[in-house]
Amino acid sequence: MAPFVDSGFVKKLGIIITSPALAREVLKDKDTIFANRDVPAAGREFSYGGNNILWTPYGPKWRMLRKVSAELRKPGQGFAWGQQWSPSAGPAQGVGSGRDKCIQSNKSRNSNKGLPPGPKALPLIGNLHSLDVSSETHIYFASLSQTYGPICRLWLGLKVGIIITSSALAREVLKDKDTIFANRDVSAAGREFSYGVNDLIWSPYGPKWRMLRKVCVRDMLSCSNIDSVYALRRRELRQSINYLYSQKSLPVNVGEQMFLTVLNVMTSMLWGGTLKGEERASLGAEFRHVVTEIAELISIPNLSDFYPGLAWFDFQGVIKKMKVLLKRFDKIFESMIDQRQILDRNGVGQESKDFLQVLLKLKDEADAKMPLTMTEIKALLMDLVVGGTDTTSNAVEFAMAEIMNKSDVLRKLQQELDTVVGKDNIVEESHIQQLPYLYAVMKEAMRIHPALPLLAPHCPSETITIGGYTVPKGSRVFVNVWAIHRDPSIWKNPTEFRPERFLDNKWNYSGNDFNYFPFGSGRRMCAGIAMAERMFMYSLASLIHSFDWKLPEGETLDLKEKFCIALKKKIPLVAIPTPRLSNPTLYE
Ligand code: HEM
Repeated sequence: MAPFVDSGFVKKLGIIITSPALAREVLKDKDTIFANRDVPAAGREFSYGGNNILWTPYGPKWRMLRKVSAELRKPGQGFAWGQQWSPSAGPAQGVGSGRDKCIQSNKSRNSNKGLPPGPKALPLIGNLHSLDVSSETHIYFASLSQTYGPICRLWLGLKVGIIITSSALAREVLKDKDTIFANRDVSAAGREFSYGVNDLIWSPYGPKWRMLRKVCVRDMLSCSNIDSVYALRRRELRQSINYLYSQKSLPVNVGEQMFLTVLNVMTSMLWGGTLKGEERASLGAEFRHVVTEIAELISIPNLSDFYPGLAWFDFQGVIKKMKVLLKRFDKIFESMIDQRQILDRNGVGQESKDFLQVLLKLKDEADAKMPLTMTEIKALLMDLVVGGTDTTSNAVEFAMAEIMNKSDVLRKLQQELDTVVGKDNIVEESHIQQLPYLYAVMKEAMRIHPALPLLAPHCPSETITIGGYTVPKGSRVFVNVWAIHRDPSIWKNPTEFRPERFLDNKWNYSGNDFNYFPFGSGRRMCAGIAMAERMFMYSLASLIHSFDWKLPEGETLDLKEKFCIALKKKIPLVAIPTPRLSNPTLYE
């Protein structure tokens, strides 16, 4: 047979190679030219439109997919094809040459042995395809637990994801085996956010985390420190009430206003800075936008996290976008630190300490074994400004929406406030202790809409058994507190907003009760609880006491949630405030 045959198709030229010399020319010498596929219609269909390795044209996407496959073949990666996919369904071993050499699979390595049950995993991507960004992850995870039980697994590319959805197993993870699970699975976005894992939220459990936690909880956010800056909270909240009064009878974005208030409180506590007037509206809105984008980048499934060998490529551009956003904050932090250092050098502002001053002092005094560095100070500022604002303001927005949806709850709250505070007075933080119904409303709002529905991702430092199943070292553990808070075996009418269920003080969020733990539990529990509850109660009390609230004409209330690391309202709450106090001076 002639080595080179033109098969003479009418529309497409077919070339058949039948000699070792020409095979070498095609597959080696001119490999880059011949590394494309002629994709048949069936192949296009088979490959979800040319999206698998076999049919993707030679180029960046193919290179990415190829790298993914190479990762899968690394010893110890243990990707579970599971029962759903047998190695024999893939290309035959050892066949082929050049760039499209066959991918080997190893049955013994690729097994689900001992892992919790979970849905079908596809080759290469595992279950990543099911994390559809259009569905809400916490709700999807809850539906998985109904099929597979209180502990189930997902394959996130090469990473095992473990979902915990019962209070008994949450206790096992967050209490009984807390030291093992007190680590974080640090995402690429989290690494960027935390100045290279130099903050509190993302630091692994160990001496540095302990030092940062102490600085945060004891030196900055202790009850006495927070009480000592009440005047700042009051000033900012009164400014917000005054602004809402100026908008009376006009629709206002409640979440945005709460965000501005919490941001101002936080920044004035941190470095005395506060936004005013036009700057308050424009810069505040921009800040909210930046914080929201950062939270979204941390929340989206990122290929770099699930195929570590690919992290460098940053295919989704998460790190690139994150860098741009973080630069904005970094500039502010640097400028605040510079200004504070100049003031300190000149001996100005010694009498009223802000938290930045506390941090800089700690840095100067820190013991040599575990010094507090400037990078760690900036990373802590990032935790507080970004982590503390969105969570608190979203929580208040949800509470407002639920209250507006239940006129009897609004009425009872206003009655309580009118009795304790009076209509000729303004709410002070000291009133909060005497408002049990308000306290119940806050708890119920955080039950139905916990700010971090899956907590922050935990990660075991060693392979361990939970609920009779293997949880491998390094897996990403999601504790679905949202689903536990709606478990009908624990809560009567779980989807109903009914603050009365909290009136007998049966439930608290100290982290000891695994039926109700909106702030988490154990070592990695929220570091800002004291601050969060004061801000939440004080803001909500002031909003409800100062105004009646109604929706703009023709609008209906929507309580749907949008998944993000901090849960938010899918549709922002826009409502009209009508002043209800006796005297306009009470709004100054
Ligand atoms: C309604 C408001 C808030 C809620 C519901 C909330 C809830 C949580 C939750 C569930 C966690 C993760 C626990 C875990 O992974 O097991 C967390 C962590 C954290 N929170 Fe909050 N939080 C709120 C407000 C705040 C505020 C105002 C601050 C600071 C001023 C703050 C600072 C932190 C920090 C630093 C961590 C990380 C702690 C660590 O990893 O050691 N939070 N929070």
